[in-house]
Amino acid sequence: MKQLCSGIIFSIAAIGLGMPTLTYANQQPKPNVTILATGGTIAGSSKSSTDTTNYAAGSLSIQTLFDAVPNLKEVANVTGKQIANVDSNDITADILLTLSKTANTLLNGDQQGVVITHGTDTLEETAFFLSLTINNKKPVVLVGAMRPATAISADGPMNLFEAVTLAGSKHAVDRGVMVVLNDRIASAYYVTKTNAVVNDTFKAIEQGYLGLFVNGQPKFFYTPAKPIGQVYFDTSKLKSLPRIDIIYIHQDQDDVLLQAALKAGAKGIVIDATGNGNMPKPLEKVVNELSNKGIPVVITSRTGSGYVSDKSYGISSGFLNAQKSRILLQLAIATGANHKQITEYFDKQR
Ligand SMILES: NC(=O)C[C@H](N)C(=O)O
Repeated sequence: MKQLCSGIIFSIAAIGLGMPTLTYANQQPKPNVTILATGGTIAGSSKSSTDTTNYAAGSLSIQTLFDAVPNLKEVANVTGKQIANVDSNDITADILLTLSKTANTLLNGDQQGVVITHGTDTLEETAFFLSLTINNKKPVVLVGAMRPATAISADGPMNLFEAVTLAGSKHAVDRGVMVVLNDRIASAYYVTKTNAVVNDTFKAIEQGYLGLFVNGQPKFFYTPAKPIGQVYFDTSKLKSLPRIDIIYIHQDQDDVLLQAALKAGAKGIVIDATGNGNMPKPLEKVVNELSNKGIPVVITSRTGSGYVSDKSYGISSGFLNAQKSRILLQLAIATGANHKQITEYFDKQR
């Protein structure tokens, strides 16, 4: 279908998951950028323009996001694909695999960059997953918003404009998968959501930002540098990801939840431990028993930052938090790694 809208020509066609594709045709030589839309608050709407917590995430279409930012056509030839339209808490392994495969195909073709619109709650998990599964120097940029599109001073339109600009920028090449929110450019590998409500929520406390936006232009602080321990997994033949559960440690804890997770089919466990990877003594013993049976148990820190060093139990995660360790463990198991190889993947993070 072709139609005219605000002087821009676009077409709508069906794609993979039965969602629409939309293309803004443009006369001038501009970078080709595809936006893969998945929902989130950036596509959220509320009855009240001041309500920033009680709203429906993933309720506006990619078309509505485009219409809110007519300037997009000035910086790129933008194509949009609606991959999903959900709150990011409902992002599934299927959606992750679809995003990875679609982005790889687009970047191996004529697209200079890919933008993924996403809810912020689990954005870092998708961003980390893509940073482990896209082996291409072209930019991949994840973007979201903290205020729904219907709010006064919604942050989504500017965030989207900056994400598309970044994905089409030659300065963004070979910087890994990136996250853009609130004018800041962060590495997907390190960044995490640190605040439940404010706009300035994505931070990498130790590693810092890669750069920021000034007057719509990306300014980078560093020449491209690879994260330590960067590994790649080929998702092209993957159809599913194994169940991995995260267990949160507290005082006086036994192994009931851990055993329940295994009974439910978990192929590995992430233990979000205290301090730099500590837990009650009886649990240490259980972790060692599981390791002897070949079940990987990765130890992270519930403090939210810092480092988990070598322990006499489990596999230490180094700098990776629990949710990112879960993704790495899923990919390692899905691609057939044994206990020794899994340990090596995590050793590389340290
Ligand atoms: N700011 C947001 O996008 C939060 C929303 N619950 C989501 O992750 O989809």
